[in-house]
Amino acid sequence: MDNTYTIRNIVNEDGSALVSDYGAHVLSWTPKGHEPVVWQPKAVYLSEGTAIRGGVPVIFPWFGLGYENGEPAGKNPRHGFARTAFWHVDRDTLTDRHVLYTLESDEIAPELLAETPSGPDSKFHAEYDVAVSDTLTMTLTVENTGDAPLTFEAAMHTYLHVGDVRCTQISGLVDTPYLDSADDFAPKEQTTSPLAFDGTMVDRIYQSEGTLLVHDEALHRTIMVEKSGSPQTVVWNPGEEAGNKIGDLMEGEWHDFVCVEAVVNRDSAVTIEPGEAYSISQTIRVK
Ligand SMILES: O=P(O)(O)OC[C@H]1O[C@@H](O)[C@H](O)[C@@H](O)[C@@H]1O
Repeated sequence: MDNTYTIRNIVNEDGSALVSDYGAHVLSWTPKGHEPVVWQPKAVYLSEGTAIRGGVPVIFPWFGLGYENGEPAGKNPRHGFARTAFWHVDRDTLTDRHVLYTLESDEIAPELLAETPSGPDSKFHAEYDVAVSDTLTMTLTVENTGDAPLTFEAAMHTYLHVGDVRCTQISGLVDTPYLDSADDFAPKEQTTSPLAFDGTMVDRIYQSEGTLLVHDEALHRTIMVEKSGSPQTVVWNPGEEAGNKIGDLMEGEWHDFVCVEAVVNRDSAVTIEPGEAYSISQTIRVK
């Protein structure tokens, strides 16, 4: 394992991004002529074994604490090992618009690999493709390189920059069922109103494959979030009380972002047969 922290600066006439090889983590993305859209905190801490805050953490092969027998499984590290792994860059793909990362199961410590939902013999080849222009497209593809079925959860845990989350609304979720992670995963349904934020925690797993619009009154813009291969969308903002306790955020930074995450988790975890591959993709743009 290479423990050098390389940050790649991808810049072209349509936009720019910073991407970290540690975690294959998009740290920020700014389409030309706009404020940053993928949010970066005031301080970014790089430390082996610790997930980077902000940007787009890659969640794989389990989400949160994992999920087994109908309940959270207490796995560690939270959100899987991909975001604390050193990914490899395919140098042939590295341009001013694009980078492709790879990660193999045989690079993962056995005790971590053993926590994969399909168990210690899980084998995979993962690719993470990041395309930067006036849109940002991120695609995670996982291939089963073993000889037994591979089961995993995954997400692109995208932190979107907003002027103030309390003046932000998300549309595209009307009548959508969700699990309220902030209320012991109670099943609920979105009303006819757009989702709004009042400074208390919002942490929901929506059963939603659709395109969402994030209306940001403070920055006078709308961010469109499209995706494929993901039957669920997590929306998360920690709110004031929990947000101000997050050690790698400054006081008040909780209201500068909202996470809109393309997810496969819990009962929608993916199972692929030997030789098969599965892709999840998310595209972001300013409308
Ligand atoms: O602090 P972490 O591990 O990056 O997780 C942040 C949040 O990530 C979200 O995806 C989860 O739904 C939340 O429950 C969690 O708090």
